This record gives sequence, C-alpha cells and structure tokens, in this order.
Amino acid sequence: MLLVLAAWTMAASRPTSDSAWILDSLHWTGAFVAAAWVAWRAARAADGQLRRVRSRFALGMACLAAGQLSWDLLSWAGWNPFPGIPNLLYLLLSPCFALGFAATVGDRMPGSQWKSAALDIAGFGLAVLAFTLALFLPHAVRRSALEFVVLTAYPVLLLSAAAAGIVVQLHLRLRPTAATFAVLAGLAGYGALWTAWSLAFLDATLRPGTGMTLMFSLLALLLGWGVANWRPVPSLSPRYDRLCEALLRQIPLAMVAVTSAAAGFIALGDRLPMQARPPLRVLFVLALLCAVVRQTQQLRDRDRLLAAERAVAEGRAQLHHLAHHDPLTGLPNRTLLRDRVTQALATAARRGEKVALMFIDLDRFKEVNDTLGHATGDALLCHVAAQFTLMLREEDTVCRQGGDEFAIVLTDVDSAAAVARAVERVMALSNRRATIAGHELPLSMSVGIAMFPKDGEDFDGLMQCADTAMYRAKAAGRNAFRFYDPQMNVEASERSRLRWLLAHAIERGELHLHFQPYFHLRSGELAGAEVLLRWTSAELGPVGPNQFIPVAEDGGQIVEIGAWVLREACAQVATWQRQGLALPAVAVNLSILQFRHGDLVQQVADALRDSGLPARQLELEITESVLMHETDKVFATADNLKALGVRLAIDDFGTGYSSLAYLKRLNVDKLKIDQSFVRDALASPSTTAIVRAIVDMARAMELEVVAEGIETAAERDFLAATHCAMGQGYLFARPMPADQFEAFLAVRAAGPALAPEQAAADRSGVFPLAS
Ligand SMILES: Nc1nc2c(ncn2[C@@H]2O[C@@H]3COP(=O)(O)O[C@H]4[C@@H](O)[C@H](n5cnc6c(=O)[nH]c(N)nc65)O[C@@H]4COP(=O)(O)O[C@H]3[C@H]2O)c(=O)[nH]1
Repeated sequence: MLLVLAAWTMAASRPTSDSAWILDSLHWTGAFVAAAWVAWRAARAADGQLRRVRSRFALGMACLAAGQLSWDLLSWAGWNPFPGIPNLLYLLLSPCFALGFAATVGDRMPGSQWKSAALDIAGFGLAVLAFTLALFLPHAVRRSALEFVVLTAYPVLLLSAAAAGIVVQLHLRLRPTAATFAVLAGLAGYGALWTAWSLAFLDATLRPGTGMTLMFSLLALLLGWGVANWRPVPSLSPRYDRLCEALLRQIPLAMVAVTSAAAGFIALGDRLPMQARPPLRVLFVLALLCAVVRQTQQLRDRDRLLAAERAVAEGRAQLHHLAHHDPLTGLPNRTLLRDRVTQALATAARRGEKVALMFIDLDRFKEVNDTLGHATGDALLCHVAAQFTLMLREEDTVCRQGGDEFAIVLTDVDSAAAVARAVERVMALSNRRATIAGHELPLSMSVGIAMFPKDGEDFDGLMQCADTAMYRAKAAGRNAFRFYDPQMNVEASERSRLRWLLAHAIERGELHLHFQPYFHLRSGELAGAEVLLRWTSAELGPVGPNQFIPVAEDGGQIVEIGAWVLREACAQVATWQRQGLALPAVAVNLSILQFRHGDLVQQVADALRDSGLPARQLELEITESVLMHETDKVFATADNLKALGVRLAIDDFGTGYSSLAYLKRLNVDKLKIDQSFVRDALASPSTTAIVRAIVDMARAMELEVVAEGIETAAERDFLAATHCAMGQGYLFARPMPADQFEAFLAVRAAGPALAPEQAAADRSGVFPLAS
C-alpha cells in the first residue's frame, strides 16, 4: 500500500506525462500483482466450496494482474493498440467474480429462486447498460465500434458483477461482513471508476498521475483483501431476513430508477446519434420488462407468502383450539379446565368467594359403547355435553375430561345448598332418556363435588377430592351425587388396599366357596344350592362379598375370579355326585363384567366338560341390571349358554328394571324374589301385592320362583300360600363351607325328606346356623 502511495506521489509530482504513466503503471502492476497473490494464497488455504469460490475470484484478480503486466510489456515494446490483449484480460475480472458468486450459491437455491435471482441480475445489467450507453454515446463520435464496445463493457460488466454479488447476498441471507463489503464495494467502485475513465478516454482528457489512476490500485488492494477474507455464512437472524426481503423488493424499483435516469439523460442531451435511438429504446423496454416481470413475480410471491402466513396462523389457532378443547364435543379439555380453575381460584381467593368443582361420570356408558357401538356412544356424549352447556350459567365452565367423564366449575357460589341445587339441575338429565340413533338410552350419572377453599386450594387437590366423592356416589348405587368428606379418602385408600390384596387372593388360595341350599317349600325337598364366594385374607381376615365383589368388579378382577368360581363349583358338585351325594342344581352368580369381557360361554363349556357335571344341573344367576343396557350382547350370550343346556335365573328380581319382554326374550328359567320383598311382605300390603304379582306372573310365564332371605316361619308360610315354589334363607340353612355342606348332603341322602326348617332343627350341631 505504501509502495503504491509513494509511486503515485512521485507520478503526481512529476511534470512530464510519460514518466507519470510509467509511475502509474508501476503502482498498478505492484497493486494488482499483490492483490492477485493475496487472493490466490487465500484460495489455496481454503477447501471445499469456499476454495471453489475464492479460486474463481482469485482467477479474476490474476487476469487483472496479467492484463497489467501485458500492458507494461506492450507499452515497453512500443506497440500497445487499443483495444488489445490487456483490455481483454481486464474484462475477464467481472465474469470470474460472477462465477465466484455462482459457486457461492452452489445448491443452496431452489430452481425458482435461481430464476428470480437471474432476472434480478439481468434486469439490473440491462438498466446499467442502458444508462452507460446513454452516458457514453454522445461522446463516442470519434471512436470505432470496437473501442466503444470495450469501453462500455468495462463498467457494465463490473456493475453487473457487483449486482450479482448483492443479489446472491440477499437471496442467501449471507451475513454481511467487512470482506463482503470490500468485494462488493471493490467491484462497484471499479464500475464507477471505469465509467469515469472511459468517459475521459472518449473525450481524450485522460491524464496520468491523478486520483483516478491511484484509485485503480487502491480498489485492487481492497478487492484482494476482500477475496482473501471472503467466507459466506448464512444469517439466522429474523431481522436480517426481513431486511433482505425488503431490499430484494426494491430491486425492480432500482431497475426502473436506473433506466429512467438513462432515459432522462437522453431526453436532456441532444448529442445522441439518431441511429442509436431504436436499439436504446429496445434496451429500455427490455430493462423495464424485467422490472415488471420481477415486480409481478414478487407480488405473486408476496401473496403466496401472505396466504402461507395466514394458513400458518390459522393452523396455529386450530392447534391451540385442539390443544385446549375436546375434539368430539368441542368442550374445553382438562388443560383448559386447569387454566380456568386456577384463574377462578385466584379470583375467589382475592374476593373471599367459594368455587365448586363437580366431577361427573356417566353410569354404564361403557355398556352403551360396547353394545350399540362407538358412534352411538359418541352421539350420547355430544348430547350430554350440549345439555350441560344449556343448563349452566355463562360464567360456569363445562369440560370433558376424557371418556365419559365431565367436570363443571361453578364460580362465586354462596353455599353448598346452592351447589346442590345446581347439581340437581344437572342430574335432572337422569330423569330423561336420550334418543340416539333410534335407541332410547337411559341417562344416569354419578357426581362428586369438591369445594374451594374447604376441600382443597389448588386444581389437583380439588380434582382428587371431587374424584373421590364421585367414586362414593357410584358405590352408593350410582345416579347420585356426593360432597367430598375427608373420611372418603380413608375409604378410598382402603378400597385400593383391598384391590391390591384381592389381586393375589386366588394364587394364595384365600378364596373358597360356601353353599346355601334352597328347598321346595311344600315338600321340603332339597332343590339345589347357591354358591357364595368367601375371601379370608391373610392380612384382613374374612372379607364379605358385598365388600370385595364391587372392588373386584371395579378392577376387572371379577372376570378371573368368576371363572375360578365356575370351575370350582362344577368340580365340587360333580365330585359329590360321584360320591352319591346328589345335588339337583347348583346356582352360580355371574357378574355383568363376565358377560362383557370374559369368554363366558367357553368358560362354562370348559367347566362342565372338565368336571363332568351335566349342564342342566348348572344354574347361572344374573341380576336384572344386566338387562338394562347390554341387550343384544346379553341375548346372544344367553342364547349360547342356553344352547349348552344350562339354566338361567334372574337374581334379586323386582329391584331393578323388570321388563317382561326382556325376560321372555332371554328365555330364563327362574326368578329369585329379592329378600327385601320377603322382609316387607308381611308388613306392607303393597309389597304383599308385588310378591303375589311376581309369583303369578312367573307361573303364567312358566318360570320357577325362589324366594330369597326367608328368615321366619311366617314368611315361609306366606310364600307357600302365594304358591311360591321354592325358598332360601337362614330359616332353613345359612351358607356353609364345602365340608359342612357335604355332611349336610350326606345326612339328607341317608334320611327321609324333611320340611326344611325341620331339617335345620334336626341337624343341630351338624349344620351350624352361622357360616
Ligand atoms: N339377611 C339374610 N341374608 C341371607 C339370607 N339367606 C341368604 N342370605 C344372603 O343373601 C345373599 C344372597 O346372595 P345374592 O343375592 O346372590 O348376593 C350375593 C351376590 O350378589 C354376591 N356374590 C356372592 N358370591 C358371588 C360370586 O361368586 N360371584 C358374584 N358375581 N357375586 C357373588 O354377593 C352377594 C352377597 O353375598 P352373601 O354375603 O353371601 O349374601 C348372600 C347370602 O348369604 C337370609 O335369610 N337373611
């Protein structure tokens, strides 16, 4: 750099033109060779794509240096025509840089972007050409066409190369560095310098040793440094991305501006040769066409971008909605519920208000799903969701937790009584039936309620309390609501302990069967025995079936336990039979879950085959509740069971949904009158009438009837008088373990038939009344 400055200072201070040219050529040669050497070294130090890019730039710098050296040589030889080899070499600088920019792009640009970039460069190039021609043509009168072309090509190619660099920089969002500025400013500066130089050349006013000649050297050094440090790194900054986008949008405007400036020059000046006007006009039109096409393209891209942005925004909104709402019912989901409850609690805490959280579970929804299909189940859920929404105030939130569970938040509630009123409103739905896809579905729900701040202070705490209370409502026979009470937690943990212990009861041999006989009331003959399950837990001692069967049903363990009972009962009765201790019938209780989940028909067939018990001796007791929902599946299973030859009995008849049509269709063999009727029959005339009606109806339908829970002789006499054929109860015998029942059978096999209570009395000591 210092050498260049020294040479130039000497050239500028020398009065003679020749020596100034010599000194100019000295600093040009020094600067160009030095710049080429620096660029070349940097290219060799790089590898991969960077090496390709820098090599092309360095080749351009080498052409510049070679041009200068050849100029020096030819000038020294005294034969240096214009244009000559040096000019050709100088001209190669721009294409080499353009190739370098193309190598920078590599495969980083998709085809459509390539086209846009090419159009940007071509349009700008055409505009610069138009401008340069407009500038140069009035001065070209005394020059040959070739001279003019070369002089015009210098600035046009250099400015187009600079434009290519800018366009690549913007399209690829390359981070702007000092080297970027050096290369782009070097090219653009050369473009401007050559313009001035060419104009001076055309006007024959070119003088050596001026600032302009010095600039050639300085710009070469700047370019060399820029190439040596060129390293294209994409920027990830969204701000820079937006800036590049905005600048790219200005390119058509720049084309129009440059073209208009050219047109202005022509309009103002009067020295433009006439024959040059038509090609210039074509050039203007082409440049403007490029600008228009590019502008249209940008508008289209912008529209597409806006549409894409809109789609993304809509997608985001949709995602947000999906993340916070249940897709089936459109109600808020648990995530949104948590937000709303948390907000409501914060407000309530500030204002000293109460908040109620209701946890709702539809009773027997699974049965609807299993029997009528998921579409019906979904429609029922939507129906319930719509009803809840209609019933509540706007400020209350209804949400679907998932499955058949809903939650309702009531804010600003005065008292538990107000909550109870709201709950009753919600539960009023239970009195109605929903008609879905032609099916009349009973709507029943169990509701648990937790109150803020009494039961919990945050969402999770309140949810847990409401869940526990809901569980209690279910355990209380469903279709009920319960407010949370701390005692419930104790019970809930007891239930989970029971469930855990029950899981191992079979393998630990803690389950066993009791048998309770039932008799023909008139003859006193043994009619059969009901099998009743007992559990003696190693940790808890004896646990009653009313305690553990609901737990086993909740946990689904009843399916496995029920299968075990079936196998054990058949095997035991068949063994007695082989010992000559005949039992006319053995009745086994079935749970609804065995109908739903287990392969019940196969289990029964296996139990009969393995034990050798005749099918007609096996009675399966199902409760009326089975008939309430599982119609199609129950009918099909019942048909298959009947096809095996077993008998079906309806247990606890009269307590539930007593449909004669279903009874008939089920093809049952026996009804068991629930013990609550037997208990009240003598005291309440309406119950007396019900019992009579059941017995008459059973006789009319040719069904056997057994009255359960007979405890007194008066009850027995009343039932015998109403023509109830059979009876079971403590009056005759309590449920007995297998060994005692075997002894009972042995006594009966030995002796004459006794009236049942006589038998019970006679066997004192043999048949204990307590099981
Ligand atoms: N107060 C009184 N009670 C009498 C009298 N006679 C019989 N009982 C009781 O009444 C219940 C009759 O059985 P359930 O109605 O089928 O009611 C059964 C049945 O629903 C269920 N259960 C028992 N074993 C099984 C089983 O193996 N599988 C299934 N799924 N459920 C069972 O547990 C329930 C209760 O069984 P348990 O406690 O054994 O209670 C038995 C029996 O001990 C009487 O004169 N007075």
